[in-house]
Amino acid sequence: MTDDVLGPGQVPADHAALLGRLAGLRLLPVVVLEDAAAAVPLASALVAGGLPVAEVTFRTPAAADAIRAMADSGLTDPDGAGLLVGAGTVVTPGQVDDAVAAGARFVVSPGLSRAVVERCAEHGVLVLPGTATATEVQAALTMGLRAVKFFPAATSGGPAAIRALAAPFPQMRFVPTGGITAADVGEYLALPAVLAAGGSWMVPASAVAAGNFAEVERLTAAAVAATRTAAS
Ligand SMILES: O=C(O)C(=O)C[C@H](O)[C@H](O)COP(=O)(O)O
Repeated sequence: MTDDVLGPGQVPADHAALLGRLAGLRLLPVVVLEDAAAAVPLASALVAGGLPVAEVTFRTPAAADAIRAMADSGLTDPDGAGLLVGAGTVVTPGQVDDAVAAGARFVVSPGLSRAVVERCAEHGVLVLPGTATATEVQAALTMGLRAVKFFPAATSGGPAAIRALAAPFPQMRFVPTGGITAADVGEYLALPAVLAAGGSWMVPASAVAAGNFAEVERLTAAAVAATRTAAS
């Protein structure tokens, strides 16, 4: 008998490849869409700004349709790799089913739920559950996970908390999200334990509601530029 959902440290090869792609992108834009009609124009702006990836949150009823539209959009990065579309704010196994059926390649949760992690394992889809404490990171490790979201990052101690958690859990990689800005994302990305940083600052609700995708593209390009500055 084991508690592990995936087997101890068994990260499937396609998950490792996906995590590698996220690590290369460095940023995970968190998207809230009220209307699935905005999905493709928004994704096009992200791609044009240099981020061919989106986490579409199940905070709105439009989420599954928006994921489907993005997954079927044919959008690619400059190397021809398809837009990487995932689902966020997934809190129930039923939402995992809906997200996967719509074409989500990864699932993000605000917290750590065994039921959600198990359903993701059944579908073979990568899951990044939210953790903010040593107990939660340890539980995620026990479930066989090697990457988690760190949420809400800013109010849970920021980069210093991740540095402290990474010491006893060197196998774990973190995707901090929640309260991160263009001004401080570099501090997170400088940590070896940080795979990528998530956030919504490059997709402000006001710009999306106004259909101002040029603004999304501008903010996305600025966010990508900030990661390059952080790396140099
Ligand atoms: O856990 C989920 O699935 C969420 O939807 C939480 C979001 O990732 C954050 O709320 C984004 O944080 P901000 O960048 O501060 O807007």
